[in-house]
Amino acid sequence: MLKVTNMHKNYGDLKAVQGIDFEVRPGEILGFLGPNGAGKTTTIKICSGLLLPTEGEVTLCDYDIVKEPTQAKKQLGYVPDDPFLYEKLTGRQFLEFVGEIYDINPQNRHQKIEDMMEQLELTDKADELIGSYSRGMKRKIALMAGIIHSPKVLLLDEPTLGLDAVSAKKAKDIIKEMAYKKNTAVLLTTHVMEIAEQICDRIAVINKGKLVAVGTLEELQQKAKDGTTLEEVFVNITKQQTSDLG
Ligand SMILES: Nc1ncnc2c1ncn2[C@@H]1O[C@H](COP(=O)(O)OP(=O)(O)OP(=O)(O)O)[C@@H](O)[C@H]1O
Repeated sequence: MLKVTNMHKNYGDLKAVQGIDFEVRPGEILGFLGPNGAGKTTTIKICSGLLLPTEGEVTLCDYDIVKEPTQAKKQLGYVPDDPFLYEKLTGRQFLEFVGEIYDINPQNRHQKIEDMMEQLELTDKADELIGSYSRGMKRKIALMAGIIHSPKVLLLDEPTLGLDAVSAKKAKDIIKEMAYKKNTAVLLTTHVMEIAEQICDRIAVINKGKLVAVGTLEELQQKAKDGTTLEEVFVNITKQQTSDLG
């Protein structure tokens, strides 16, 4: 599971994340919602070990991401919003390479790649260079690379960005499978309210670097007092906090 305690991140004078605490339990999908610049990507990058926090602690299955990065990263799958992929490799070669890094035995690796390619409808393009892929196809490869080793903690930054409706549905199914069949703790950021409503067990709302609400959709509806759709709840909660801050 993923545990974040009193996380702060400053970029120079800018306090991008200001003391946030949350947990994602095994088998749970937590959606991270917030306006542009709220601190979502910063938080997810700190959880992945790509950025150091200014203060606070992140543990993945009880391994501290700063003090025990090797152990912590073994538990982790991370799909950034701007994934780095080797464009001179084919999709299949890239996934074989990632699978080898995670020490997955060749038989299982080949099968897993076949299955994922089939599920995300990329089998026809598996042996073409990643450099020739569309943006959506690249994102599918990044998602496959993030889950190939069945991580215990999965971090997804805008997982359906650039995917067509059918592919987005398949990506959501894969994310649900990871949580509900493999017991993975999933943290995802999204701007798409439907995704939060459809697949997240709990939702955390972040605004100006602070967590302003965490709970199920029903709990957030009560907190917002007004509004029934998640979009209305989100607007009300962030508006309330903005006026509280002055
Ligand atoms: N490398 C950086 N250097 C300086 N400031 C940064 C850096 N990265 C992010 N920021 C600032 O930190 C704040 C939080 O940014 P972050 O990318 O975490 O927000 P976000 O919630 O992911 O936004 P979006 O929804 O627009 O992707 C913003 O004000 C942003 O300008």
